[in-house]
Amino acid sequence: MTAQNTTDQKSDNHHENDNVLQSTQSVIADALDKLGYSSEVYELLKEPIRMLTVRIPVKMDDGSTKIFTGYRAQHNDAVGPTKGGVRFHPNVSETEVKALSIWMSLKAGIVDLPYGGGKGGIICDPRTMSFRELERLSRGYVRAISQLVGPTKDIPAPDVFTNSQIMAWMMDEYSRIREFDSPGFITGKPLVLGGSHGRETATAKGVTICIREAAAKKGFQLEGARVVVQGFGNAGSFLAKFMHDAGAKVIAISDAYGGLYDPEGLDIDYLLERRDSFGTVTKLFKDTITNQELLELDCDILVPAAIENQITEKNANQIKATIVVEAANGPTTLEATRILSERGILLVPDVLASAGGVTVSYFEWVQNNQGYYWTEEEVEEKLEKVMVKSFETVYTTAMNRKVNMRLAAYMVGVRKMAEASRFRGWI
Ligand SMILES: NC(=O)C1=CN([C@@H]2O[C@H](COP(=O)(O)OP(=O)(O)OC[C@H]3O[C@@H](n4cnc5c(N)ncnc54)[C@H](O)[C@@H]3O)[C@@H](O)[C@H]2O)C=CC1
Ligand SMILES: O=C(O)CCC(=O)C(=O)O
Repeated sequence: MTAQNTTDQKSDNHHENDNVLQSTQSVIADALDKLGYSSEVYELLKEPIRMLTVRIPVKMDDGSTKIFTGYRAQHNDAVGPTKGGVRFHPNVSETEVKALSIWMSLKAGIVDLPYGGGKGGIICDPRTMSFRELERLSRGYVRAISQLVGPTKDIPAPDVFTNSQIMAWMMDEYSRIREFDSPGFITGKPLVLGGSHGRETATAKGVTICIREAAAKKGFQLEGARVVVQGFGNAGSFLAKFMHDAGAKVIAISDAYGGLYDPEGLDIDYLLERRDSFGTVTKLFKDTITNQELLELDCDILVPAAIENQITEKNANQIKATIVVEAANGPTTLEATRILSERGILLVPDVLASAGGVTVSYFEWVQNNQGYYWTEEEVEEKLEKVMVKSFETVYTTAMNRKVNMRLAAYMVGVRKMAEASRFRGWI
């Protein structure tokens, strides 16, 4: 890639990331306004209260040293410690991490967890790094942020291109620094290190429950419904599997390299078996479609489960789904949200639909703190209750206040941190 191309791509990414932060801020302003809060509350909540940028030197396998840039944002800790994943991706930026931390606060408010929102990220492409380089990067990140995080301060978790192995290295590094075993420092760990049953599939389970509830509101069954899923990683691949198991027909899936489409339904079990740890599977096939073509396919349920800014004003009029359920964070721009709403498409927003992950992360942290572990059935039963109740609260708010589901979810999500900040005397 030429220097000019790199610069163009970076400025495009920055532009889009600026958009996600500004859009989030504008919906927060609307939500606070609808709830009757003053502009001081908006001033407090529009940005994270803490933002750390770190430079992480990593010895590469060829003997060279590479310096990576990482971030950790803590949005608001009035309710409790901050919580949220860590993303390893070439497009990570400060503004993206800020927006992601705000979304985590909203999720915690919607599913009523005793947390505020946090988020982290490192600018890197783990798909091009070796196992040991990734270990050194993960440990270096924890050393760099260790003063700011901890089981009662800020609890990381997995996100795009991070997984339970990376959580295990991070937990081990933190435990070494503190000189005692600290499983409650991070969630999404392997089961043998204090991970929770059901965390790996939690995000997809939560999305599945939202799809089921949204389909019921729209008056159709999952059985036989045509589903399109963008992204085949942790969120997208398990979601495809759960949809398939519920009798729906998953007609298309995709990853960063393209999509697979079969109007008769894809063999999801086969694709799950063949995907790699970064959610890549389409490279094994010749006959692929683009991600843009995939989003515009004729279907009943569309689930963006990859990255931000996928449904925009450019393609929102071409979306054919009856319901769009956001497993990814920030896949739909504000303008596209407005277009989909006007077209009568029911959009279940990210801060509600993808909150199953942080819910089971909370269960994991509770189990770590009490040293007593639950069965998979117990976790699933608790998650089901939380997601059904949260969906109903947001849906009812949307109906009663005559607003779309995104604004309704922000109204539900922002209230707890605004109230906690007020009781603490911050505003
Ligand atoms: N893992 C979790 O527990 C949670 C994840 N999320 C969100 O879900 C989304 C996916 O996360 P995970 O499944 O965990 O990540 P992952 O790393 O397991 O999978 C990411 C998937 O997205 C694809 N992808 C990456 N860049 C793409 C692009 N430019 N176009 C199309 N596809 C692309 C990858 O190929 C892969 O299939 C993210 O927005 C994440 O923030 C939300 C809540 C919880
Ligand atoms: O499991 C967690 O704590 C956070 C998950 C996350 O990063 C997200 O919901 O975007």
